[in-house]
Order: sequence, then structure tokens, then C-alpha cells
Amino acid sequence: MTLAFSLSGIAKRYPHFALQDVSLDLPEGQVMGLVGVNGAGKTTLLRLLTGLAAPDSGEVQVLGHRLPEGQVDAKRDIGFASEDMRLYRGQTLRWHMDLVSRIYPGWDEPYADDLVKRFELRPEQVLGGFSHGQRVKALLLLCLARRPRLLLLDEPTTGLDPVARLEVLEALADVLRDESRSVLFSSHNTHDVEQLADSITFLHKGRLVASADKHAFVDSWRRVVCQGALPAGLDAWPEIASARANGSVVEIKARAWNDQLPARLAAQGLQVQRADPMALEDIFVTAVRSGGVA
Ligand SMILES: Nc1ncnc2c1ncn2[C@@H]1O[C@H](COP(=O)(O)OP(=O)(O)OP(=O)(O)O)[C@@H](O)[C@H]1O
Repeated sequence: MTLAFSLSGIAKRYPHFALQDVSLDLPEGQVMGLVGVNGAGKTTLLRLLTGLAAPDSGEVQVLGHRLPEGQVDAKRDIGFASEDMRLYRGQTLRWHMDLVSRIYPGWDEPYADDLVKRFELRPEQVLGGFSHGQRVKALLLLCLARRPRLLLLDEPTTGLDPVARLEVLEALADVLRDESRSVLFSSHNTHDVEQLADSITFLHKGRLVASADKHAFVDSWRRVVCQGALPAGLDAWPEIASARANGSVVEIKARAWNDQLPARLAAQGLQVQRADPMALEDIFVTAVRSGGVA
């Protein structure tokens, strides 16, 4: 299996924050959603992969190149889009497109023109006059039309209105159909991740809380409604992320649902009435609150 990137035993410390013990692989052709609250360390992780930041310890490999030594080679095939990246406000979109096309031989002009139309951008307009949503789309266009092997997108849909968000998601979904391309995109929005990603990585306070195949991961969680009294120590079970009582109804969020769980709960005096699938948003909040995923 070829890896788009591999992070191994990474630590990166800032005065008030540390990314710790991060080991994470992305197989080539896969789309990974990186989910975390503000300040979880998502941008820091993406910057490590682009070589914009160096780890204090651990190893970073991108597209077969070890960073920092192989940074120049790796960067040729990485497309990084982040809101922090400044475009030239006084220059037109066409000027930016010409500039990027001269630097990157993989530039795909027909695809760039297609994205101009799809995003309803005006190539002759200077970027200083673009709205926030138009700037985000311009940045994505400049990144996507290079056809990089690895796309790193830092919150590509944040701040977009629903229509712009859908356009961006559709453009990304098109890109993702190409199986030789790999994507890591960060988001606060679990709906976007649920829609696009093959695998999900939760980051919280600089640590990986979970990283797994999306379907298997979502399928392992259940919201279990039981009748009975809440037994002590239930939330210490490794399969259980949270348990709370409301009168004689006990609600359990199980992170590792299995067929044996109802019988084990019955032995504690709890009768399982329902075990419902959970939305990714609910799983994320529960996982973060409970401090991890077994
Ligand atoms: N160059 C730096 N110097 C000092 N602290 C930094 C630096 N870069 C990031 N940090 C700190 O690291 C922490 C994680 O920041 P990061 O931007 O990686 O989080 P994030 O998950 O992307 O957050 P958000 O969703 O708000 O963008 C923050 O507390 C931030 O202040």
C-alpha cells in the first residue's frame, strides 16, 4: 500500500499548546476528514505536512519523501489551501491563474476554466473586490487546477453561505472521484466530513482521539436507551462513552456496540429498549467529552 503521508510519533510544542504523540497514515487515493474544535491543532498538523512547520520530534513522510530533506520534491505534488494564504489583492484572478500555471507543470487549463464557470468567478476582476466566499473559491481553484497528488485543505467550507458551500463540496467530490488523488481536509463541520471522507480523524487538545474508516467507525457507535436504574461505574466500561439517567430511563452512548452488550447491561438491571445509530456530530461531541475512543 502506497501512503500519501505518514506521521510517526510527532510532537510539536508551542508555549501554550502541544501536538503530542501523533501517528497517522493516509493511504494514497483516500480522503481523510480531520475534525476538531477551535485550537485542537488541525492547522498545525497540516502545516507539518507542508513543511511550513517542523516537528520537535517524530518523522514526517509525504508522497514518499521524508521532510525536511525531501520538501522541494514533495511540495511539487502538494496542493495546500488555507485561508491564511494571501492572494494579491491588486491583481486579477486571471493574473493568479497565469502565475500558478507557469510554476506548476501539472496545471490543467480546461479544468481551471471549468472551475471559473462553476464557481461563477470573474477572471478579470481584482481579488481585492472579491467577497469572502469568492476568495475561498479562487484559492481552491488555484489549488485544484494544479492537479496535485495530495490536497491539504484547511477548513475549505468555513464561512461560506449554503450555496457556495454546496458548490465547493461538489467540486471537491469531483476531484475525489479520481482515485490517484489523496485529500486531507480539516473541518469543524461533521456534515461535510460525513459527506466526503473515507476516513475520519478526531483531534482534541493536540492528541488523536480517534482515526478510523468512516463507515466502520460510525457503525460502532450506538445511542442505547434502557429502562432501569443507573448502575455505578457504567461509564468506566471501555465500550461506554457516557451514561446518564433521566428518571427510570438510562441513556448510554456506546463507542463499541456489540451483541453481548444487552446481556451484560441486563445483568446490571438495565433492559435495553433501543439501540439507535448516531450522527457523526453526536459521536464527535461524545468522544471529545469522554476524552477518547477505545
Ligand atoms: N506559531 C505558533 N506560535 C505559538 N502558538 C501557536 C502557533 N501556531 C499555533 N499555535 C497554537 O497552537 C494551538 C493550535 O492551533 P491550530 O491553529 O493548529 O488549531 P486549529 O485546530 O486549526 O484551530 P481552528 O479551528 O481555530 O483554526 C492554538 O492554541 C494556537 O494558539
